[in-house]
Amino acid sequence: MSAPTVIPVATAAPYDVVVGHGVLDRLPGLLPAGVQRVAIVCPESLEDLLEPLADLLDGYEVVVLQVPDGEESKDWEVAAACWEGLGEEGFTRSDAVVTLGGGATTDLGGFVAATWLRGVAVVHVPTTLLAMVDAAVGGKTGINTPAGKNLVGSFHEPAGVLCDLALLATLPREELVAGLGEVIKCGFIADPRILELVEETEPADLTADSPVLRELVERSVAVKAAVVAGDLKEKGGVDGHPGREALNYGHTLAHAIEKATGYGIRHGEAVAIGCVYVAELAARAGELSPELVARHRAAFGRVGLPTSWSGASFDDLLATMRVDKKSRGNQLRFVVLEDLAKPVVLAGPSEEDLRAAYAALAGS
Ligand SMILES: NC(=O)c1ccc[n+]([C@@H]2O[C@H](COP(=O)([O-])OP(=O)(O)OC[C@H]3O[C@@H](n4cnc5c(N)ncnc54)[C@H](O)[C@@H]3O)[C@@H](O)[C@H]2O)c1
Ligand SMILES: O=C(O)C(=O)C[C@@H](O)[C@H](O)[C@H](O)COP(=O)(O)O
Ligand SMILES: [Zn+2]
Repeated sequence: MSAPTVIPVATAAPYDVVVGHGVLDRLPGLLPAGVQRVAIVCPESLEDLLEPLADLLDGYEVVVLQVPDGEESKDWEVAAACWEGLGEEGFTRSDAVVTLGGGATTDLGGFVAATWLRGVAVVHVPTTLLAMVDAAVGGKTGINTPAGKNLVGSFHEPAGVLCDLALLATLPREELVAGLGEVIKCGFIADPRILELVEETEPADLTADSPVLRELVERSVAVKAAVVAGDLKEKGGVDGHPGREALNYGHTLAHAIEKATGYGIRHGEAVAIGCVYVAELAARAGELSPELVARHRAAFGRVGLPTSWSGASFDDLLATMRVDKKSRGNQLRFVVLEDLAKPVVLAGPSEEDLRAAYAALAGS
């Protein structure tokens, strides 16, 4: 296997994202100097991955904080149970959290690390494609509330991220496909080569050991690293670029769909639907060409992601979208494309355009 790729994230507190096969033994090297105790946040369902990881932490006192699987873990009561566990172990500021799991686990574990003692170090070991290319990188952490997705959280950057592609060997196909939703999103907002790779490759060939999958991971992480290095806290970009909000492409509707379904849809699937929706919106409220709208449907559809949806009333979805973090007062704001890899913010689109785009989404 080839050597690991190291992608630096050049924020004020820089760190590395290490991508490769069989790279788990790099974990101790990513922990800050002086750490004595490590709390591994991990769902019970990934127990088989836990033992080999804990074995690598010889010389540290290791505590395991077991959490529920998936979205169920992004809950304040689960965070409170983790705080309780850290308290019982007397965790100090020289100790660290390691997350082992998908994006739900890195979001929750990152939030626990961000809030315990107002912030202790965290290293993410993502085990899904989605978490490798997106959730583990960039420092957004959070939990859900009854009002919606990720409404409580903070920016807390990791000390390092370890993407061992070998871990994807056990990932169910639907989960890998869901991760491709965020990969393809990166293609549309910033790196069209990603789209070409997806369009050129037989989807079934995108497996854990595929060199193309590795290139897709590296390119997506590079997109995210560049965006967050320029605008970590989503204050806005320069020259009309939305800054970090660009990474939220497709997410305004996606999060509303997730809430409407009681999180019965995978995040990456909802993102695919949300991206088709904003493409339809940009075709009406902006100038996105019909060809680019069609390319959205083709790219997401090619890998098996949904490109149409009509599972809730638009009024319900609209109410949820109003509390999206990009909203300002009563004004909804969406990230749309004015062209390939040219994201812009569309502020206050008309309700007529919003509804027409939803009708187009249902009809496709
Ligand atoms: N913070 C961010 O910037 C950011 C970015 C994107 C997504 N997210 C969040 O990430 C979450 C989605 O992450 P996800 O798609 O990884 O879902 P997930 O964490 O729910 O994991 C999906 C499923 O895969 C299983 N799984 C994980 N790794 C496995 C492995 N190696 N083998 C077998 N099964 C495995 C899990 O147990 C789970 O059942 C959402 O909550 C989303 O909001 C956050
Ligand atoms: O990192 C970001 O910024 C993103 O928007 C990446 C998204 O893929 C991710 O789902 C994120 O959690 C959404 O953030 P939110 O601020 O809308 O909760
Ligand atoms: Zn996302």
